[in-house]
Amino acid sequence: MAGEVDHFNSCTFNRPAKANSKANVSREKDKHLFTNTNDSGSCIGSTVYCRQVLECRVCEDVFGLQGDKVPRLLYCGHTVCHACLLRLPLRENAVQCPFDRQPTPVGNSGVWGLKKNFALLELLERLQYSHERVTLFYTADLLEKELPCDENEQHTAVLYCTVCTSHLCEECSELTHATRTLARHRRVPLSDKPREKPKCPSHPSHVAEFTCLEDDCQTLQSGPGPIMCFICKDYGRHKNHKHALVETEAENIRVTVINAVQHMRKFMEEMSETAHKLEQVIQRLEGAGGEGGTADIARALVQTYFQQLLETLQLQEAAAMTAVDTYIRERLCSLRQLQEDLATSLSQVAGVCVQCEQTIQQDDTRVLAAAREIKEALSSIEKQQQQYSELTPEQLQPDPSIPITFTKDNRVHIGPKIEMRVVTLGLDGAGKTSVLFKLKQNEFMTMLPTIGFNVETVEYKNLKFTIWDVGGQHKLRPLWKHYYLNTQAVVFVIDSSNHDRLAEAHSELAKLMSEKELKDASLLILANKQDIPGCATIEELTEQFALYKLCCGRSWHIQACDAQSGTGLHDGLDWLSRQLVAAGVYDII
Ligand SMILES: Nc1nc2c(ncn2[C@@H]2O[C@H](COP(=O)(O)OP(=O)(O)OP(=O)(O)O)[C@@H](O)[C@H]2O)c(=O)[nH]1
Ligand SMILES: [Mg+2]
Repeated sequence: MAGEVDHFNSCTFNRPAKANSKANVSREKDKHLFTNTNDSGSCIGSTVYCRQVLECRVCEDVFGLQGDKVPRLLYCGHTVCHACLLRLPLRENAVQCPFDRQPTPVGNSGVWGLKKNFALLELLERLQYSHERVTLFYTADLLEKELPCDENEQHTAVLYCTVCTSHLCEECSELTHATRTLARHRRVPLSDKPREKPKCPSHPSHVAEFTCLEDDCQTLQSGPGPIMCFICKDYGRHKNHKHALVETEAENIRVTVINAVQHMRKFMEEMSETAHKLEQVIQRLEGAGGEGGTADIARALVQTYFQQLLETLQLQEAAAMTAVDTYIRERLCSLRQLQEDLATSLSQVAGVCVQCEQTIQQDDTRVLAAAREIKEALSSIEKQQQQYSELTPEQLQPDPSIPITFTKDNRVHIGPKIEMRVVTLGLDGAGKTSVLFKLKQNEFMTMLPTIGFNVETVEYKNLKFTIWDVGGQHKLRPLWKHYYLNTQAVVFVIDSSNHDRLAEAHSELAKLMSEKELKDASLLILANKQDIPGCATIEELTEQFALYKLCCGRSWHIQACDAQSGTGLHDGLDWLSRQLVAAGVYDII
């Protein structure tokens, strides 16, 4: 222990004094050689900075915790840095102390084998640790506000001396580093001040060089946390844990954060741009500077549309009312006529009855004389009876109800049967005529190709279809357009079994869809000949004909059918009737 005390006494402490006196001391000496006094506490407590350094007395360089400047102990008790020991000449396998020439034997490993001065190393570590705590305090403070110069509190620090670890203004920096040795000190702008290395929470005298990558240690909220020194890493609580260098890990996080910030900036720009656009759109919607916005335009459009709709509806209402009035007038007229006829007949028959009864009361001569007259009267009654028997059931038992149906185009239909004009089109041989005759007569016959057209009325439920069946041969197709006028529905027949001609059928249907006269007509596609094996299904036809696209905006339906058995044909007519009659107005019986 005596040796250690000697050793301490033999060492010099390079320690700047309090800030206010530091400049003076610096000016007096190149090196501040003090014995270790007990004023280090006051250095920490005040804003004055106190750096204590232990130096090798041979080279006057500060001892280091490792490497060339590590302090090594000689047998005589003196301490010399590793680098200086290497320069000492070896005599009989021993080095001589540069201070008292006492020999210290070295083994095969040379000066590397000499013991380090651990007491000195520990002291060095403690001093550094306490200094770093002060520096950290300043660093945190620095972020918040301007830092005063360590030499003169009235000045603002702008530089940092990496050797003295002091904060200085330009003026004090020059003054305190005026000598040749001090002038070599590296001074950097405060913003470039090196970052402090964190200390190990378990071994505060060691730098926490590593961080633990184990999940359990990473998420640890309390306790020492994931950072550690080499002791924790190799022997302590993080032994065998995955780890990384704190510096590298922190740099990675910095890069991630920088990227995130850049990303956020871009995101903010995008959001601001969108917000700006929103503002512009709002202005255009609401209108600005006396000009109406799109909202007003939309309102005006709605108003105009419904105005026109109302006018159209009024016209349609008037037309429907005229149709009803005409029907009622004609009905009343015919009922009254019938009423009159009946009254006339009734009075005639009554007159003849009276005449007959009177005649049979008279004597024989008068009866014989009236016979001819009576015969004529009876024959006229017979004629009237004949006419009466010819009256229809509706005339004999008239129904006061007026059956009204509204079509989807707001026309009124009065009477038990609704009429619909339909045209069937499609390629030659598709089965149009076969479909028509199956519907009309429930017969399937081998048909000749249609040259020109067939027209038939088909009654189904309360509907009366007038069906125009037009020849589908190529040369006849230009004539189709003559059948479009007033057509309420197009029935397009496809031979589903003839795959080779589906493309041709598609092309003809596409042409029909572009016809202006058919734009309001409903479209029923009959996928005919479904009885033939291998025929295309309605799903395949829907896809191949791209029907959703082709028939967009109109009422259309594809129905699988075969004219031979009639399957699917009535389903098609049901769909057609639903297209004609306004929903919910009249139930189809
Ligand atoms: N197996 C089968 N054959 C059918 C079917 N429908 C029609 N055919 C037959 O297909 C052929 C052509 O039928 P049509 O009714 O004349 O064809 P179309 O469309 O009127 O032909 P064009 O008058 O030339 O335009 C006839 O031999 C029919 O018997 C069906 O559903 N199944
Ligand atoms: Mg035909």
